[in-house]
Amino acid sequence: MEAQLTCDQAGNHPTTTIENEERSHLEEVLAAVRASVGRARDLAERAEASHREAGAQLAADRGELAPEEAHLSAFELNRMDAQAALAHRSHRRLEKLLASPYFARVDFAEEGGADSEAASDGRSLPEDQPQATYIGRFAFTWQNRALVSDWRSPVAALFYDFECGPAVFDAPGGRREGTLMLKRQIAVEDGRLRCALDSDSSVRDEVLAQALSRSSDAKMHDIVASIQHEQNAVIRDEAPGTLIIQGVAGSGKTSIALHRVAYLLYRQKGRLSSQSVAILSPSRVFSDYISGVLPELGEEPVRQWSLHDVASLLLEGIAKAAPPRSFADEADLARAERARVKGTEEFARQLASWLDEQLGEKVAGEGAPVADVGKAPSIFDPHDVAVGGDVAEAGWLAECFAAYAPVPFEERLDLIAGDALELAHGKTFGRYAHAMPTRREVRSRLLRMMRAKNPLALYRRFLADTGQSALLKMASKGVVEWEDAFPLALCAAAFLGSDGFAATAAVRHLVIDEMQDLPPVAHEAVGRLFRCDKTILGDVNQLVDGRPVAAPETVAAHYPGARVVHLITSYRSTCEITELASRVLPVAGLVPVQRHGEPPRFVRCGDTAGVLAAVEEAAARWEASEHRTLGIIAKSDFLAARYAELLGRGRPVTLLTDETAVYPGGIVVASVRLAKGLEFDEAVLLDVDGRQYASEVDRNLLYVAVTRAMHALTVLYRDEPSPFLR
Ligand SMILES: Nc1ncnc2c1ncn2[C@@H]1O[C@H](COP(=O)(O)OP(=O)(O)OP(=O)(O)O)[C@@H](O)[C@H]1O
Repeated sequence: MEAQLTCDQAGNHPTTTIENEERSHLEEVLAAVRASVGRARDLAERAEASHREAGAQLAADRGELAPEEAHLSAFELNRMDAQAALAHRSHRRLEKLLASPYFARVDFAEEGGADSEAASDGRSLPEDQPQATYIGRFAFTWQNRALVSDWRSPVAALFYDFECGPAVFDAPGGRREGTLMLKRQIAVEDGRLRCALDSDSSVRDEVLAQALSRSSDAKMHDIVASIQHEQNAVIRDEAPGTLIIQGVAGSGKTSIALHRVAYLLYRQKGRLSSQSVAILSPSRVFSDYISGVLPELGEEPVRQWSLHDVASLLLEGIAKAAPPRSFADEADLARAERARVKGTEEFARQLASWLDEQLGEKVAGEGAPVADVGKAPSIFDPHDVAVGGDVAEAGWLAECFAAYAPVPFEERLDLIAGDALELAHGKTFGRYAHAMPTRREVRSRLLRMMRAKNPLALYRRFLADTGQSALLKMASKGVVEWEDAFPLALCAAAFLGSDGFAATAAVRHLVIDEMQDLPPVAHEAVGRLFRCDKTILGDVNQLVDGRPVAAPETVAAHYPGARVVHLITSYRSTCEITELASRVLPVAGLVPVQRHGEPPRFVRCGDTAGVLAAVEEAAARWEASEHRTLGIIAKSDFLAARYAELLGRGRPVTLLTDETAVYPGGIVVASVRLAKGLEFDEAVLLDVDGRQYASEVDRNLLYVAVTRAMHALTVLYRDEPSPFLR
């Protein structure tokens, strides 16, 4: 969302001349955009009409066209459809430009004169004459003049990375060195200039403060006009591999990840497309909340998966995975203990190295097991097998099995089957050609020699080998418990290899939000099975599943070569709310953005009636304010549902559940788990007393809950506040 900068609020800057200059420039640009919008609308309408006509014609001709003609017509129809969609997209972009074509201007004088990208509007410039570039969400060119440059273009980096003075940027033709003569923040709203200010650090702080003081929405917005220097570095990091962003609550991780996707889509057009990017997000409601950012930035939405979706994709044809259960609601202690063990680093490491050992993979690290070449790993138990007129002997099969390490089992058995057939042909001089089994038949005989013939059996074997058989309980027939989903996927990979998963092969960039939600074994599976570049973000302190806090470097260990960046500035909440969050959980090095609001309210409620009355009071206050969202947060799903039912008798509220597909804004009731990642203008935290929030695990839950509030926070407790608040 555009920063709501107003000149009066931004101090005593001499704005009149600047504003006059910018107002007349804006008129010029808007006139060009208007003309362009008219053309784009005509084009879009014509493209759609042609598509409709062609579709009707094809339907009328159905049955009369030869198959190849029908095929060609369908192909042509698809092409026209794509063309119409493109025309509409370009029209929509231009409409957006009409409201706000740009948000900044930089004047750059290139050393030794400019034939620079900045001079791409076709005008020839005298030496050292600064070239003005206007920066907006999308580029706009009119009559061969670049009137607006995309915020992702190389020249736009000047705005995010430099103050007036010496500056450089990397243009396609090479590095451009020179002087940034002017840097200006420009706020245009509904096609009208609201403000134009030459940017210095106080103006930038003001732009940021105003962006942060806005009311929250049911959808996250872009932050292009106020991206901070350290955020820009992450967004524009194009190095391949895995980038891990550990950031304190409200440091803009999700925003940055989405802007990074938009940036990479722009920079790597031929390689990446919206279909080849996937985002792994913590819940459906969160997916909806963030769904507007990429379209705001002019990109198509990318696919969004939940962790359960990923598990289901990886286990297709192997098993089903039961849905995750909320830790705070788990009543079955034995199941909770099974989940705890499978959520440890130790378990993930054990399974990974056991599988590597079975595959004959060389395992890095001192003392790690290394397969003994020449000796069949224990998983394969060969015996002599007849192949045509020949016999493939057990010893030879064992040698082959070891020699093909670490090829995944299915491919390896197939290779051995091929070798056995070739050998048999050679030895019998083709005399048994008529009686030769097929390669597939030999392969299935070999499969019978495996001590584990499928991924589930392999997983069972691992558990038996490590004395943990009691950890596996099927949720129902063919359905594994949630915590077994990723261990099973890793076992499936031992059979299929990472290329054997169609779902992962189509992804060229994977974004994982809330990395701390993934148990180590899920990171291991994702790291091994998605061989693409990744952006992984989260906050190790925002744990909601009862696991102990782990350093981001521990997550990084599952992604060979991963780079880790730390973001320590917290943007979301007022200083007063951030101060309370720091009391609940002190985070070393955290820097709150200086924005003040009212101090959090603490209300002793006594009993449920008291809680309901206090919520009602907070809701009435919220209603009278300009704020748009109010989050009422309970510790568990169960409590959230119970309170939603009670509160819903008095006023409309929406309960967030795993099934909620649309984030509605207004008043929502949610568990901490489902509120994670979201933000509310105001939050009311329920039952923050010693009964609900007492353990170290609860401390993390409370930290997540407190940090959801942007402007105001009310903390309710029954008798005594939780020890973490004292
Ligand atoms: N540079 C910025 N300019 C304007 N707003 C910003 C900026 N950086 C972050 N914000 C705002 O701060 C809030 C928090 O951002 P975001 O949700 O991306 O943070 P996060 O680190 O993912 O949070 P959490 O981990 O607590 O869920 C959002 O309202 C976002 O728009």
